[in-house]
Amino acid sequence: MSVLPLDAADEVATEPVPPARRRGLPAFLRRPGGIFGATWLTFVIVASLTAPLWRPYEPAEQDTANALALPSAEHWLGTDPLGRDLLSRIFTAGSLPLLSSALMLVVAFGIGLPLALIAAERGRRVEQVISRLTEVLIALPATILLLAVIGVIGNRLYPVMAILGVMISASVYRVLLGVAQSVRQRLYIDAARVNGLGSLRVNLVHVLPSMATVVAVQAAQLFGIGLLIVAGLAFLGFGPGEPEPSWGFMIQDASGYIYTAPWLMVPTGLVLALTVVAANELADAIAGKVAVAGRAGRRRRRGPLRRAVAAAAAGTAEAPDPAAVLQVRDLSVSVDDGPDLVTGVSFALQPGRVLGLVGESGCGKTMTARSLLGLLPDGVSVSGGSILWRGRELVGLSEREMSALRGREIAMISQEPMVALDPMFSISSQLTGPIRRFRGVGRSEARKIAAELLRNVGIVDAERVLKSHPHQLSGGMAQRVCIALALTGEPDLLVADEPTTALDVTVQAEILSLLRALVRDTGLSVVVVSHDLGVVADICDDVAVMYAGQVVESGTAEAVLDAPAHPYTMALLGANPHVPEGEPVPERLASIAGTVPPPGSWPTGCRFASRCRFAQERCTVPFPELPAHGAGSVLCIRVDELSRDHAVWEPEHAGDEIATPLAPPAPVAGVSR
Ligand SMILES: Nc1ncnc2c1ncn2[C@@H]1O[C@H](COP(=O)(O)OP(=O)(O)OP(=O)(O)O)[C@@H](O)[C@H]1O
Repeated sequence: MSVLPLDAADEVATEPVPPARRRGLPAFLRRPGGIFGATWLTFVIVASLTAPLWRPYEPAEQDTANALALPSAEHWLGTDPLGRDLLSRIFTAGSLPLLSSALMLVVAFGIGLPLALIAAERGRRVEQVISRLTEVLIALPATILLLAVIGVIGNRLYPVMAILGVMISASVYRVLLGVAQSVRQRLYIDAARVNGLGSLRVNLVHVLPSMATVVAVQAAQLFGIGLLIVAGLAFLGFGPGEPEPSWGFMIQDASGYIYTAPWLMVPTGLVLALTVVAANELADAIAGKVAVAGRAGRRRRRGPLRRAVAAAAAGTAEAPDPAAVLQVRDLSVSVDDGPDLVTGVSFALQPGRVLGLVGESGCGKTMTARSLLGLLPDGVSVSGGSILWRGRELVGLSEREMSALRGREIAMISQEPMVALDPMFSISSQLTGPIRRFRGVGRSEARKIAAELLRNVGIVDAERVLKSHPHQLSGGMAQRVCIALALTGEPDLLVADEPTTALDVTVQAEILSLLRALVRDTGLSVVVVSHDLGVVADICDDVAVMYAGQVVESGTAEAVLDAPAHPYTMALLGANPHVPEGEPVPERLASIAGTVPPPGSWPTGCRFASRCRFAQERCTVPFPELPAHGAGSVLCIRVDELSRDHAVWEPEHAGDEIATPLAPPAPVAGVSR
């Protein structure tokens, strides 16, 4: 396998390590609110739980001669109407609200978090059932229910707070469901599934850590609310009975002396207020950390840069072939209970060849590619047709059977390498995990293989990269790591979804050469999704051009790009701003008026007719299956005429309607868009 040198643009990024990754204190503990929140909460928790060990007086010990005293050396925070020491009573009372609020959190997250993970993973139907159940909980009047529970079980705050936890779990579920769903859409979750991780481990290793911050923010806020509820209940008389101290009762007691001994309200009120504020400050500091990390992430992302080379390479026929390693026949992908996203897609891939799926955005390339891996989004599924992988039908396989294939036989690289790698883990751990799983080797052997794989994808300082985290890599380097990751299971088919779109132009060329070298040296077969004809011309042997969920033209890259037969392919090539080296630069580029019709509003007949300069009335009615055109297939009823007349999709001229070698097209009637 060849080793490609690194370009300067592809070095390990030298940008400063984001605060979240610096060694030492977590980022939220470097914010004033975070420092205050964490310090006060730690103090009040430790002081309350250890109060029996250090309190100067017993909480019930009375000194009536010293009632309602102000702070003094004897009683640091003063005394209550019975001369009891406020300091001892406040911190003795602290353990009940703190522990019962903690219990409420454990119950709320113990129920809400697993439910959110299950709903996010299992798809729409399960999610709808769970969501409806939680809506019932949310609809219950919590205060009335709590008072009813107290009426039944008495002033037992721990069970009462546990029941409150059950009710709050519904709100916890709703917040965490959104987070879990968005985390599950990240590419590194797909990558983990492709790398053979089971559902539990995907959740534990990748989804949960990514939700940790939101969980922490929510927990800190709910903790403050829990404290207020416990204090409120005690204020109303639903707390521990006298002489046991409680914050709520002490505040209620103090309110009777607000004019005669106002100080009595201050210590308890202040401790309660500071504890609630501290919990909220801590939540804000953690949330602030998330916002900063999000902004940093957006800054690091690179905008898509286009590059085009020109046509063409040698190739073979695309038509279904028993020798094909992958045969897709009449594939349809649909939204469950909704429109088709892809219909009647057929193509074949020979071993050791590269097939490009090309077309404008929204044509169904990604849905087609993802169906090869069984990685369609929730609510979208294969609704018809066949995907034969080495003679084995993939359509209809269970998730378990597909996950046994993913990574080992079919792997994937995606367009956003930075998003495809889990930011929480080093490159070493992201590579050695799948290597150990796929190849059954030990830790040190896996590390050697990981370094070897990195070298194979052109990374010369493999040891340094292994120790890095994703944010320390440049885009090109991250994409090389993703390719190495895809190779951990020694797959035979690589599905590459826009592998160079997020990279800058020099790095795009390097990644394309790397893919070409891998195909040449390993015999890997590749399906590349791209809207960039340059990429397709650069590395593909075969091409399938997609429009509005269909393959409109397929064949060898040479045939399709050099002599396009479908008007849409002609238009794509005419609109391509790049010309092959040595060829004249056109004065004007062609354009394609309008946009791709969305799924659900595809016209009858030819789906491209409403945008096609060559469309006629007969293009807008359903037409029979078309015979093969040359070595490939072309979904155009006029293909023979256009080919005979050497039709070209030419640039418009100012003032002209449309310049074509054919007569102006007949009006396209009845085409709904
Ligand atoms: N989860 C989804 N639910 C419903 N429709 C979807 C979903 N994902 C994609 N689609 C729709 O399916 C169609 C095909 O999408 P797809 O992503 O395959 O297009 P594409 O050709 O790969 O475009 P792009 O290059 O922008 O990714 C689009 O109209 C898109 O809006």
